[in-house]
Amino acid sequence: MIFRRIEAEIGPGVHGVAGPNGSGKSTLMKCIAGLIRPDAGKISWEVEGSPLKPQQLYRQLGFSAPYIRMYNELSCTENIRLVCELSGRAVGDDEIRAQLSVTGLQAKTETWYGQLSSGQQQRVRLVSALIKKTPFLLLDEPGTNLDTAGFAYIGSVTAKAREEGQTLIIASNESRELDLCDKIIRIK
Ligand SMILES: Nc1ncnc2c1ncn2[C@@H]1O[C@H](COP(=O)(O)OP(=O)(O)OP(=O)(O)O)[C@@H](O)[C@H]1O
Repeated sequence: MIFRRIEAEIGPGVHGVAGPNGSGKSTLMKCIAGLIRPDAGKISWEVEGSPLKPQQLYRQLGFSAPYIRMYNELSCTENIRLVCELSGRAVGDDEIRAQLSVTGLQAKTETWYGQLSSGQQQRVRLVSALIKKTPFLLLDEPGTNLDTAGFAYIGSVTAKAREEGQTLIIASNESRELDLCDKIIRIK
């Protein structure tokens, strides 16, 4: 058993999940995203007062984490298009290129994902989670491998989430990421 006595109601705003290495931040994020089913307990989601079934969740959720894999031999645009199609949200290539440009990847939109640097790959993963404009957004260690300019993008994501009433959860043990959050859940 990794967790005991977790009880939380998380609404719109920017929330942090903090804790040392191995404390279970990523595991909790995967449980919240429905990628791991807890042995006991319940996680439920609501949009505008209506409960979501697990199969409906994927259309309402953006998820980014350093361990999410993308196809090395597809371009950035193709990878993001695929993620959008799989989650049932059609997004045009022009919009995908525009969002990649916001992160500074305007010259890399047609480059194979496998030919990008680790920080550039992290930017693509973030765009793939954000482009669907979902009410729920889970970002596991969003600042991984990002330089100052890349990290400023995370700041703009949190500001936008607050403005638009998104529910954003950031898991991290880095103060620069946790400082962006309004409330923090600490795992001991
Ligand atoms: N697939 C798995 N099977 C079994 N145990 C796992 C699995 N994934 C993680 N664990 C264990 O669960 C615990 C929590 O891991 P988790 O990755 O959630 O921690 P974390 O807080 O995100 O760590 P970090 O800060 O290093 O990213 C660790 O002890 C880890 O070894």
